[in-house]
Amino acid sequence: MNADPTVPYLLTVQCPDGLGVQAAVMGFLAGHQCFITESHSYGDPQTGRFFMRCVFRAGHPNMPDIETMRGHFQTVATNFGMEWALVDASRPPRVLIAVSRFGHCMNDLLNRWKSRQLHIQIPAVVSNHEDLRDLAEWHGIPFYHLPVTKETKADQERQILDLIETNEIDLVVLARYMQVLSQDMSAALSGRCINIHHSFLPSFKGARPYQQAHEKGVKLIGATAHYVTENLDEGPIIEQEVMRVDHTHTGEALVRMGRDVETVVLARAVRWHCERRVFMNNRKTVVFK
Ligand SMILES: Nc1nc2c(c(=O)[nH]1)N[C@@H](CN(C=O)c1ccc(C(=O)N[C@@H](CCC(=O)O)C(=O)O)cc1)CN2
Repeated sequence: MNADPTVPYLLTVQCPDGLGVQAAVMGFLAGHQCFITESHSYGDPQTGRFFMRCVFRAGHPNMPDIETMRGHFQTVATNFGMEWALVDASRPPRVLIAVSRFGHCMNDLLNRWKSRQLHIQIPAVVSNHEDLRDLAEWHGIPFYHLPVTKETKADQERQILDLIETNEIDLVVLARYMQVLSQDMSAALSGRCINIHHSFLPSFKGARPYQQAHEKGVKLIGATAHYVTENLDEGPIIEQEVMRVDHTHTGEALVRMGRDVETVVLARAVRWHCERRVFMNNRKTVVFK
């Protein structure tokens, strides 16, 4: 065998916490000639769940290929009731971006992808408006205009799901996509759909958080990236950031200032998800930064 030592692999595990889990994983990797370059683990005393992420490469030319490793690890996984994944980390995850009229978050993701700051592929952009076609096509990304009304929502969501399947999408990013996904759509995308909400959740849910914030007279505004669930703005939070504001700032100023926070928060959440650093832990997340 001639394993390539430059290829990074990722093993992620979650399971009921208990004695010997970490040793079993580390023992497996050592026993298969894996050279660990990064490792994080956490046991949540509240949920009783254990989470682990290991980055490794071939520590010897005889390290088995990934399919063989997966076959062998299944035994360990079964013993501990693990949910797990063992992947070639050099393969860029395939991301579909959904957007409505505001392009700042999409523009930032496209720029980071184009300048190789984000190790992803973007096979498609979908939108319920035409406004951002030029921006997507300027980056060479296919743009799908899928308008939607209450009456056509089921058909439109079917079209989006067909695009996800056809393009073998790993992650859907709602980059200011201003339509509430149905229960069925949210369920179909569970754990693989990230939304950027333009407030510091749980404050100011809904479509107009900046107006709510201005009316309240807050001194901090923020943004929240979270996994999408059927319950609007309630999904497990991945990342948040805040910015100081004061009485001199108009509602329009909050919208303008908030854009910078939204772009940074969403980019971090997409990077961490695509690097398999984020684990769902009931209604919360564990993030190994
Ligand atoms: N199932 C979910 N779908 C979506 C979520 C979510 O958390 N769960 N987040 C939204 C994004 N969002 C806030 O971050 C948001 C978007 C839209 C609305 C809303 O009330 N939309 C109106 C239509 C508004 C319009 O056409 O401009 C509606 O859908 O009736 C609230 C919050 C994305 N989807």
